Amino acid sequence: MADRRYVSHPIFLRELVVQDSFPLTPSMQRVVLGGEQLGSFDSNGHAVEPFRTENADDHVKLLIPAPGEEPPRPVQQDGHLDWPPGALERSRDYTPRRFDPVEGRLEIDFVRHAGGSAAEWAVSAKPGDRILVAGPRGTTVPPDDVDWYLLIGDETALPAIARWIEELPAGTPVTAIVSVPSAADEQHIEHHADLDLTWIHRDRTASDALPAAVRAVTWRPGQVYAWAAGEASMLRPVRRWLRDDKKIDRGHLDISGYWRAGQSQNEAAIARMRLRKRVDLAFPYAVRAAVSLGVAEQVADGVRSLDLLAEATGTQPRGLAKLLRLLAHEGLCTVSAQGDVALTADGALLAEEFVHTALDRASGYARLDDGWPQLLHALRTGRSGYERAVGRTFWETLGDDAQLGTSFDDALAERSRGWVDRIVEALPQLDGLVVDVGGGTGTVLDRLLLAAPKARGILVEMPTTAARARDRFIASGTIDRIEIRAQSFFEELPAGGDRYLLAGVLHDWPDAECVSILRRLAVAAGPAPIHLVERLPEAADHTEDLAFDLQLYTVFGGGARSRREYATLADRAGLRLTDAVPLTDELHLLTIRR
Ligand SMILES: C[S@@+](CC[C@H](N)C(=O)[O-])C[C@H]1O[C@@H](n2cnc3c(N)ncnc32)[C@H](O)[C@@H]1O
Repeated sequence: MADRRYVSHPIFLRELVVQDSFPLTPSMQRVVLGGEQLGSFDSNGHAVEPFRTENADDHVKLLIPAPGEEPPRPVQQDGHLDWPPGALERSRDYTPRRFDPVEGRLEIDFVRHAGGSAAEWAVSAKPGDRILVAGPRGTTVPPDDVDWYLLIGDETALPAIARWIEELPAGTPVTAIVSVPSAADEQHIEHHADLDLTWIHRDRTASDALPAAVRAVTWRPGQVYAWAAGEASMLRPVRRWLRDDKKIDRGHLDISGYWRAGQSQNEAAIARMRLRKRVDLAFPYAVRAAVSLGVAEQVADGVRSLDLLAEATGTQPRGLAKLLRLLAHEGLCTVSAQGDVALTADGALLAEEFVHTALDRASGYARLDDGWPQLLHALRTGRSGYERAVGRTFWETLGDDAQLGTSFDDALAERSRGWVDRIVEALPQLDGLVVDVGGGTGTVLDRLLLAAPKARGILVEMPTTAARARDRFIASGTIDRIEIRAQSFFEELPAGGDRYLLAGVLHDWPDAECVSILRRLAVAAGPAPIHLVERLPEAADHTEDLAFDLQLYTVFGGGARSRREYATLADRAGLRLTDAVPLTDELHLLTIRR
């Protein structure tokens, strides 16, 4: 075995009893725990095994009681715990410093720093106080080809380092570097190892003394196992040195940031949890699946039991049950003990039209999400991540599937309806010929022509969308003044227009394609103005704006561009950006000319 490995254990919850609490050094408080639950017992109908801890960097979770208030209590299940809301936030990880199963004695050392809820609890703990302890849920077993150990850390890592040194077989070569606040915080460690221990006293050394000491270590012969823990930013140069300079492979290197300067343990724990929750993909995918399957509609129609719901949605009951448990946990539905499903008010949203447009696999608009798995490709190349992920362009996807195409065109027409009147106001006394390039199903051109009875229009669009536009023009009576060119805007464009319009087109393309479209326009338009309708990035952009912008970049290599970026694109096409005026809160009308 030439790699460290993690071995999981069933996780058990015990209520332990404080036997003693005393300061070990100025920076460390030792709490001694005992009680019957260090042994085996029964909990919620499950057999709890005796406490065990096998390796020095094991940890347990302590549920820290606040004064006068017990933390929410996890419920023992078969080998795992159900954590009620708020319980994880109250838990802190600690190393079992020493465990004596015969004496029934578990020692835990707490760094005594001000403001830490665990430290405050430890310092004021009295014999007879009780605390809930979960785990260890597993243990990291070092590889068995190790010739010597290099252990590095600050006082938060000291319990593990001291335990390690104490427990290693006689004569094992160990080099340890421990940073503590001052000389008084050094600890006596009983051991039989071949130990080279350096203490760093932070009150008397430079802030980079620990990484400097690590770089100065006399390298011992043979295979090293390096373990480091403590403040995260202090460990960064240590990690770089051990990994990149000393070339220690992953299997022999274990580095964990236990805490972060400027952030309390509590804040750090909450920040970690928040990040984990934000990046987790399960819930976003689960909601999309539920919307695509029409789960909310079925439940609203009275299909309540799991089996009937599985039948109605064409799914496997076992999988559907898992999906519903997660949705229930996140507050979108409830599942009764009998397995009957009901929607919450939030869950009822899943049946609404706008949710289907955004999330249903049957909606073209929702397919924009298929670009995300190749965000990295888009970032590295500036090209479409969607094309890389799906194997064809987004527009090809829509062109090949009438349902996706129609739903996308409809969603877009809906969006354009929000600003189409602004463009009529921005381009008054319109007559002559308007050429709308990439004009979708004609929402904008139709509205312009209805407002300007003498104007005529040409719509340039891909064939399937162009056909849908024709229906609109027929219905509104503008068809006689409109010519539809079912063609790509990468081909020669109709010349002789009095104005050219590209609404929300350039944000769908990388720079090179934008320039190529603009060059064709320059030829066709001659002296006529070319109007772009686009969103410029703003300092006040909301999360949704920023997320959608990144999505457009991922899917198309496009996205919002600044006024300056549009000026550069125009320049590259031999044109000039002459004007940029706000059209709505979100959109600008930019004018480009020869
Ligand atoms: C974001 S939509 C904008 C539609 C319309 N201008 C609006 O604002 O509602 C972009 C349009 O470009 C069209 N499109 C994509 N590739 C095209 C191409 N090569 N030639 C012509 N149109 C294209 C799409 O079909 C789509 O309707």
